[in-house]
Parts: sequence; structure tokens; C-alpha cells
Amino acid sequence: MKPTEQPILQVRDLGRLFGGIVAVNDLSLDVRAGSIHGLIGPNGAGKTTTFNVISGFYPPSRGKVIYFGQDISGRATSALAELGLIRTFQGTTLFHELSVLDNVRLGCHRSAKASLISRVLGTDRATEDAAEEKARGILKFLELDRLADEITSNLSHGHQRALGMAVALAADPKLMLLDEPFTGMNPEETRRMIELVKLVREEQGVTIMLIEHDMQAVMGLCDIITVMNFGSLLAEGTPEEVRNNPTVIEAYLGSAVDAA
Ligand SMILES: Nc1ncnc2c1ncn2[C@@H]1O[C@H](COP(=O)(O)OP(=O)(O)OP(=O)(O)O)[C@@H](O)[C@H]1O
Repeated sequence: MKPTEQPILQVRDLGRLFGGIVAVNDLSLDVRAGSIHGLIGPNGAGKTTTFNVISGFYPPSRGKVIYFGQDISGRATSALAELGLIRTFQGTTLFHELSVLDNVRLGCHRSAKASLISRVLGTDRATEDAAEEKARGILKFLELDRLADEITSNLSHGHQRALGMAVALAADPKLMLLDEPFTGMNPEETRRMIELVKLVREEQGVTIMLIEHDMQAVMGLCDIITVMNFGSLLAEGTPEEVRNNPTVIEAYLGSAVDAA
């Protein structure tokens, strides 16, 4: 799948204050369906807050978030997950004592009301069988199938992050927000994760928005990049445009642009 002109997400005049701190100020941006859209900027620029407002962790102080043409501002994370807007975190939110397969199986039950125990034990056989089949399919897709029975805490950092992606996929995302997906990875793990992100977009048709400080990865992966500074939009464009934008170089990229 390639990016379309159609926006899946529209952020309009977004503002978020914490007491006297203006974390996000008058931010507007469009994320096109099928795109990989980067959100970059210096520490404290407001990227995580923007993700938190889009994904329903905080209500906006001002402005709107529109998803598939619908105003979703201030809706709960769980309601947004039902609509396919799924956020992943910097730190993994996996059940480390469970197997790889069980983590993904639990992800398949996001809308089920059953308790954790009954989900793991599988009180409803037909639902459990369907969940297991789906989970195994996702693991195969991400080439994690040979690790299905491994206890999650035994996985390498790279595999744990890939598993986080598998759990997110189990929730049938349409828009996935990835928070620093390459943090703490070695170059080989980063290369592999870049391939996975591309695969999820190409073959599952999932639109991806990501925050990332690894400029080489961002430049190689994203179709469009939004640059924030002091809570506001500083620039937006293709990696080429952003990389050559003097304002961006001065405010953020500096020597990092040479490394990318
Ligand atoms: N819950 C909060 N309470 C108070 N201030 C906050 C809160 N969350 C964020 N801020 C402030 O808002 C500003 C933007 O922070 P944010 O974490 O969104 O930036 P960021 O671009 O994600 O930074 P980084 O790259 O370091 O993760 C910062 O000044 C931060 O201290």
C-alpha cells in the first residue's frame, strides 16, 4: 500500500497545557492514509504529548483530533482502540512471564470482557481457537513463529520490540502510533525493525505515525516528517525537504543531518 491523498488523521489547532507549561501549541497536521509519518524534534518539543492527546491519554486543552472524518478529541484510549487507533510505548507493555504466543493471544482479545485468567485458560473454546490461529498467523507474518513457546522475558530486546508490534497488530490497527520503536536497538535490530514497519504498512495496509530520534531510520523510513519545536510545528515535508530545511538544521538536526 502506498500513501493516498486521503487523510486518516487530522490534527487541528491542537493545544495542551500542563499548569503554566504549554506542551503543545496550535499544532495542525494531516496524516495520509497508507503513509509512514514521522514526528521529530528536540527533547521537550511536545511529541509525546501530541501522541498522548491523539491516542486519548490526555484530552486536548484546545483544538481537535479528527480520525476518519470523525471528531475523536478526548475519547478514551479503549474506545479509540476499538476504532483501530493503537498506540505502542517506549517501554514494552508485555507480560514477561507468559509465552510469546500467549501475549499475542491476549492482544486478540482486546474487546473481550473475560478476566485475564479466563482468557489465558481459555473458557470459550471456539473463541480461543480463533484467537490462537490469528496469533500464530501474526507471529508467522513477523517471523516470530519459531519463538511462539518461548517465555517472553527470555527474548532479546529486538525480539521483545517485535513482539510489541505483534501484540499491536492483534488489535487490528488502522493507524498505529509507534513511540521510539528503535530505542535501545543495535544496528541489526534497527534494520530488522525498519523492515517490519515497512511490512506492516505494505501488507497489512496500516498507516504508521512514529516518534523517533534515530535520524537515519526516520529519513530512510518516512514518507512525510513533521518537525516540532517548543510545542509548535516548525516544518513539514519529505525527508529530503526536512533534511535540507535551514530552520530545521538550525533548531534540531545540526550535525545529525550529516550522519543521516
Ligand atoms: N504530565 C505532564 N505534566 C507536566 N508537564 C508535562 C507533562 N507531560 C509533558 N510535560 C511537559 O511538556 C513539554 C513537552 O514534553 P513532551 O514529553 O511532550 O516532549 P517530547 O518532544 O516528547 O520530548 P522527548 O523527546 O524528550 O520525549 C515538556 O516541557 C514537558 O516537561
